[in-house]
Amino acid sequence: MDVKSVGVIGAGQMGNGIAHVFALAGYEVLMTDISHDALEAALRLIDGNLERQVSRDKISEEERAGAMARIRTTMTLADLGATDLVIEAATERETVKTAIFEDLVPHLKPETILTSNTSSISITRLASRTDRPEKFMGFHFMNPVPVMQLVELIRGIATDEDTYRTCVGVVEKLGKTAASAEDFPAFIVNRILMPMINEAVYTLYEGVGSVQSIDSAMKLGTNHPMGPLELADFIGLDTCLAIMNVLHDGLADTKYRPCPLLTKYVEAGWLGRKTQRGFYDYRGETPVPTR
Ligand SMILES: CC(=O)CC(=O)SCCNC(=O)CCNC(=O)[C@H](O)C(C)(C)COP(=O)(O)OP(=O)(O)OC[C@H]1O[C@@H](n2cnc3c(N)ncnc32)[C@H](O)[C@@H]1OP(=O)(O)O
Ligand SMILES: NC(=O)C1=CN([C@@H]2O[C@H](COP(=O)(O)OP(=O)(O)OC[C@H]3O[C@@H](n4cnc5c(N)ncnc54)[C@H](OP(=O)(O)O)[C@@H]3O)[C@@H](O)[C@H]2O)C=CC1
Repeated sequence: MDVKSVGVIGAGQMGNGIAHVFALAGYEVLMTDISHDALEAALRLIDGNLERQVSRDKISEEERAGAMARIRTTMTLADLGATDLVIEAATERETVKTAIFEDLVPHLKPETILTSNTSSISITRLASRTDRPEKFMGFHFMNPVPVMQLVELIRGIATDEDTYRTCVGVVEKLGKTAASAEDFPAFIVNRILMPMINEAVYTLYEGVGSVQSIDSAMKLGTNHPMGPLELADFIGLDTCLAIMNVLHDGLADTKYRPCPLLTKYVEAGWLGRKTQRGFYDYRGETPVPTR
């Protein structure tokens, strides 16, 4: 199938990055969210990020303007029915995602490929709630989307070869690299990354180190670009907790139990950068550790 237009559901940090890279690669993009403010904020962010790419000579001014002109927004989910490929990037909660698919499916063209950017949830189970499990895939971008090279592609039990091949072609057109993962909880990247982040929170919880010492140790000691707590704030602590719960429930192994301190931060609404407070407080000039 020749994909020309893309629907993006959810205009949060992933949705805006996904719209950005598709528009830059020449696709027509239609983005939706339940919040009008989120859509407006996403357009402003995309514009700013494209501007930054222009200022660093990564793209030309014409490419920036062309990409912005290819992004449209709508508050009506059904409008995405006419697109060739849909990427769902709403909140990491299965009930949210299945409700979206149930509302969207009656409006889709029969040939439309339906995908989810989920970080952890079973693709097979999500697909089974749609009318097209054979045309359903996991299309998992990394954050920040315009910068990170990888897209993890996950086939559900019923995904057909055509759908997979089409998605591989789309990833290539985006200038990114695909890695295929089998459909097991949290796939490859988060199966490995999230237990490390969770362990960093346990290290903090048990008083082995402070926020600063844990992050410095991992940045300077293992050359990670961000410390694990800084990265958790960057991803979103709600998303990190949701992924740990999927690993814990799906693999039924206590080694995946989420740290109670992670749960406490999420219960406080301290979700990281997106709420301006997590393991660091971002409300001032420079981030200040909260522990
Ligand atoms: C949870 C999941 O399901 C899966 C995941 O996503 S897991 C998370 C995966 N992501 C990571 O691990 C990110 C780890 N962090 C990093 O790699 C780096 O800290 C970072 C790339 C985010 C920032 O790097 P940095 O050197 O500190 O910052 P900075 O110099 O501002 O940015 C580096 C480059 O990225 C660009 N950039 C950063 N954010 C950008 C954005 N949102 N849009 C466009 N460009 C951006 C900058 O313009 C800069 O470009 P140049 O190299 O051309 O100058
Ligand atoms: N953060 C990360 O590093 C990564 C996240 N992901 C995955 O991407 C997805 C999105 O994550 P992320 O962007 O970080 O989350 P955010 O919280 O930043 O954004 C989610 C967006 O979805 C919106 N939303 C919620 N319900 C609906 C709905 N029914 N219809 C349309 N939009 C809705 C939210 O609106 P509101 O705020 O009003 O609720 C919000 O704007 C998740 O599945 C996550 O696991 C994948 C890779 C990396």
